[in-house]
Amino acid sequence: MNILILGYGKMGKIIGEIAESRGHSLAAKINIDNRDELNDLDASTIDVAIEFSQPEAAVENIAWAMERAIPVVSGTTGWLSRKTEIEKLTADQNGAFFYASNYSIGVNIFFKVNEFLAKLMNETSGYKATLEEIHHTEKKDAPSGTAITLAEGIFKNVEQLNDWHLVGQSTENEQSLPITAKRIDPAPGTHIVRYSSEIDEIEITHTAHSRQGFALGAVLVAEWIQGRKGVLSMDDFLSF
Ligand SMILES: NC(=O)C1=CN([C@@H]2O[C@H](COP(=O)(O)OP(=O)(O)OC[C@H]3O[C@@H](n4cnc5c(N)ncnc54)[C@H](OP(=O)(O)O)[C@@H]3O)[C@@H](O)[C@H]2O)C=CC1
Ligand SMILES: O=C(O)C1=N[C@H](C(=O)O)C[C@H](O)C1
Repeated sequence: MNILILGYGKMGKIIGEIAESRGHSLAAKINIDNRDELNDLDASTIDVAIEFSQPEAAVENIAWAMERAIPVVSGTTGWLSRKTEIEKLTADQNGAFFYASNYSIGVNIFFKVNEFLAKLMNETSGYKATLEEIHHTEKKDAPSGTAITLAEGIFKNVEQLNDWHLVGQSTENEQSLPITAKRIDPAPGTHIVRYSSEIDEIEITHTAHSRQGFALGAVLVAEWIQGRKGVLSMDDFLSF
């Protein structure tokens, strides 16, 4: 495959290395300071765009590729309030758009465990649910996209909860799940779901040891999306 990398930062670089090690070529590696290179590209030679940039840039990047009939695999977090615009564009263009807040297979297993645990906790009284995420200090958004996906998995299953708030930034209420966001270098990404009672505590944790799992997942999805259409997610890609 010939891959366009949109956002050549910490993630883009590892994605490029993994893609090349799997025999793919890189059409271009686009950052904020070399976006002009997009004008020189022949879009018909590009099989897929992998987009890991920043919240303010994601929609523009995705739209650029979608308008040129290039399938898009996006991992940028913090822009999802505009996801419906991209879903509409995907439908209008009869294109392919894949989004995941986390491409690591381990985290996607963790999402399932989170939902199962939430179902059990919904049947049990006396526990208070909280979330914690820990990332490196360069991270621009809080809470992480992964923490928001975990929160949504809890809302689906715990009747009492339907919203989240960042601890320290808004007041608590019974329906709102508190999320603590910590920024500590060099943490690639740690997520903790905790249920506490006076008697005990139940805690599940996913800790990424590096960015390899996120990057490999994105390349595997880029291979998988070839020939597919529509708005796609990890539920389409994974068999569990
Ligand atoms: N879904 C997942 O599995 C994962 C998602 N992420 C998300 O991916 C995103 C990127 O993370 P990370 O690589 O760590 O961040 P970095 O800041 O290291 O990289 C982002 C890159 O995007 C570039 N960029 C900024 N604006 C534009 C633009 N308009 N067009 C093209 N490139 C642009 C930046 O360029 P410059 O440096 O010049 O500003 C930078 O090189 C974040 O939103 C993060 O939350 C991260 C890990 C896993
Ligand atoms: O910015 C990061 O680094 C990460 N971002 C994603 C998120 O916001 O969930 C995924 C991973 O946790 C790393």
